[in-house]
Amino acid sequence: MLRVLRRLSVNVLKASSVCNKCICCRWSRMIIVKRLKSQECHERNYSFPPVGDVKSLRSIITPPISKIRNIGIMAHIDAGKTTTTERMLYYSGYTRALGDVDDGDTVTDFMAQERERGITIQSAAVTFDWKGYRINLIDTPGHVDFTVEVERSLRVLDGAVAVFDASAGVEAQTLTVWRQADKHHIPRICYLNKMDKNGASFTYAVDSIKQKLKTKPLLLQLPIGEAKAFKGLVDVVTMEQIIWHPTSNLDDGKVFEQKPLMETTHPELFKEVKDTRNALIEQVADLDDEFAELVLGDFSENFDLLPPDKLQSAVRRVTLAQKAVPVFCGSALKNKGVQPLLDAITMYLPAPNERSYDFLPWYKDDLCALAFKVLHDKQRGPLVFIRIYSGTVKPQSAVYNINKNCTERMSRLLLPFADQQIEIPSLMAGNIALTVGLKQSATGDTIVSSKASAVAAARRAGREVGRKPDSESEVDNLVLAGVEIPEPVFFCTIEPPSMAKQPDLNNALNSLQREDPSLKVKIDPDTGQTILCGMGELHIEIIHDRIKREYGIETYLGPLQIAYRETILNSVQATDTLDRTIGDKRHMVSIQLGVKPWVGERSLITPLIEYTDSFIEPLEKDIKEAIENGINYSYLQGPLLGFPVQDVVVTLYSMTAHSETSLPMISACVSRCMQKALKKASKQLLEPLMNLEITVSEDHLTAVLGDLAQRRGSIQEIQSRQDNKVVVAAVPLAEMMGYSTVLRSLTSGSATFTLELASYQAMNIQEQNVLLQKKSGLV
Ligand SMILES: Nc1nc2c(ncn2[C@@H]2O[C@H](COP(=O)(O)OP(=O)(O)OP(=O)(O)O)[C@@H](O)[C@H]2O)c(=O)[nH]1
Repeated sequence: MLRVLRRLSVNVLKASSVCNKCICCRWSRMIIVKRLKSQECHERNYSFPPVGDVKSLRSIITPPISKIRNIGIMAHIDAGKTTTTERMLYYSGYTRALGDVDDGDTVTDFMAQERERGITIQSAAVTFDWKGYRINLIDTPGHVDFTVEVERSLRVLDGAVAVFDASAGVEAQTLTVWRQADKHHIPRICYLNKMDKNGASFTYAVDSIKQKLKTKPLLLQLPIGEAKAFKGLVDVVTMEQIIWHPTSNLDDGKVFEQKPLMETTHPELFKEVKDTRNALIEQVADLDDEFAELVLGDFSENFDLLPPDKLQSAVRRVTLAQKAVPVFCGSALKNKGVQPLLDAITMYLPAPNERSYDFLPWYKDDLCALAFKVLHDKQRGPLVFIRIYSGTVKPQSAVYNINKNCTERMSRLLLPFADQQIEIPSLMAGNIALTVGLKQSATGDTIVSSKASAVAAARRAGREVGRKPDSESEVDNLVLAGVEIPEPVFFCTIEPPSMAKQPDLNNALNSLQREDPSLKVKIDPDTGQTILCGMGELHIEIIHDRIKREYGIETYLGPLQIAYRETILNSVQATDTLDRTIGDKRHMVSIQLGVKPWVGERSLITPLIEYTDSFIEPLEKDIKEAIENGINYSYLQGPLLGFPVQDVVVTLYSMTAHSETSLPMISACVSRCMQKALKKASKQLLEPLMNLEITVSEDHLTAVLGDLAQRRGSIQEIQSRQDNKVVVAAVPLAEMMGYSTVLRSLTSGSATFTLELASYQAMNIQEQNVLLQKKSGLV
């Protein structure tokens, strides 16, 4: 019973975050407390130090670069990423027992909140070996509030396994992570998990991959049975069947039977596999000329004679070229299909040296690495994860951070195994490492061996594009593309229990912000209160919880509020003059500028700044910077409610300044003039519009649709997914506060939903007025 309740509480929490007040959520919390107690006895089971027949982390092999795989596991929430990772560690010999998400004892979900809630919150890196290959794997979260974790992992990975719930196919967040992988040009393979689940359908899942992800699935396996009847799979390339027989009480899936599929014993399955193989060969031949030539030349009469390794090599080429994605299946929970998936990772996903990076030749064999994640360790200070692209990293060495323009000392070098690490003497290109001692480096920073090596690389880069080999300023061009951080949509005030605790809270928030770039902290200029800005209700709740557990500070959160934006609807001009004498210096500056709405497809988060022809002489760099700082500063706080401004073009008509005027005075005058112009214009509030996807049974559909209509929701599509309906809608975020509770009561807890920012849309005038009055305390 407790197990059922536990699972229920996990599902409730996974659907979205939980409000502070309602009874249902308090009920969930009570269950969690029980659950925590029951977990106190749980031991970590990752092998450190070695126990019995379990491999030691120190025995990790160091193969040549061609046998390294840096991969990520990505999917919609709950598809089974952590369970699959857990099985991989077990089968590769690094854990003694199979961890279970529902029991809160998996290796990669090691944070207390992850274990309690049964969800992944932060990406975790583990390294293990499989048949002579070293696999550096990152398990990423599926919840949309932690999407930046996926983004920064994908930035440094060479390949990815997309995991699907075979009964649900492509779900909302799968689309998001798929697009992220597209952006980073990551070759991937698909794993249809949960083949044992009621409603699991291989054909349905493959169709949804084809239709929703607009990609070409290559069927390299077929399941033997589905749902309760699922017992194994057939390798379409080799025509072998792989069956997991329940062998002992353990039934851990380590032992399986692999033998050729015989037409005599399985005539129907044999025919289906043969047809699938023939279709696969044709499909791959269409995508790969070398393979087409081979097939047409030697095997056109009989595809059966085509050697499996030739087909595998061709599949590998089309996967690396991202022309198609191989599809595999299994059930991680029921211990079926994970070993063939590991084989597929080594066989079809690229080695680091098979990815092309245009910056690599600039460094020759010098160090070039990207910092992609920071963890704060109370004893050791910041731990910085780096991906090494070229050269070798050694502890006790100085490195140069190009973004921060500083040299830092790396005291120790570690290999990450979820929350454990082992010290290593060096690590070469193509790997992922954890460093101790880098105090300035943050997510997205480029790390090289020295300033001199950065200058040398800049010269090589300059020569390549025909620029004159130049000075150190060229070094800026070497900064690797960082990690895109989405803008937060929620915010709330946070207060310490007493003023004396404010410095501790500030320190905690500084450390948390270094770890999590999607968390923004600012000070309200009017009230002086600290404001937390996050990606969603769950994100803010987790941060609140971490401050308490990890830093021992009990804080109070104000009500959650929506992060609106502001824009203007017409063009206006403004002038301003600042004339001040400070000491014996006269600071005098006059500005004339105009603002107008931006009309373009993509939103302008930063202002587009234009200079008219009156600026005949190019402005000095520092004066230009001072002007732009002033404009950017006023862009942060709009004239209506102080929310950031977007979609505005700024035109500078003139600027005159006394020779003694300081740069901050120029910025201050520009900023004041901008504020005047924005105030003068007709103003518009923009609100976050969310993509909402609800999976609900037919019985509860009407109730859910009726409720959505009252939330200003517009239904875009109602799809059928096995026995359920999937409602796709767009709804203003303001209408979605506490939605998990409402949906739970409408559907007796049977529906789930995901919410993701779509865009900012203009509020209609009545709603804008109501909001303005509410904020000014008039209603
Ligand atoms: N029936 C079935 N359930 C599975 C399977 N794999 C995982 N599950 C269950 O699905 C739930 C989610 O599993 P996780 O491994 O946490 O999924 P996840 O994708 O890592 O979840 P997030 O990281 O929180 O997005 C758990 O209850 C698992 O026990 C499977 O193969 N079959």
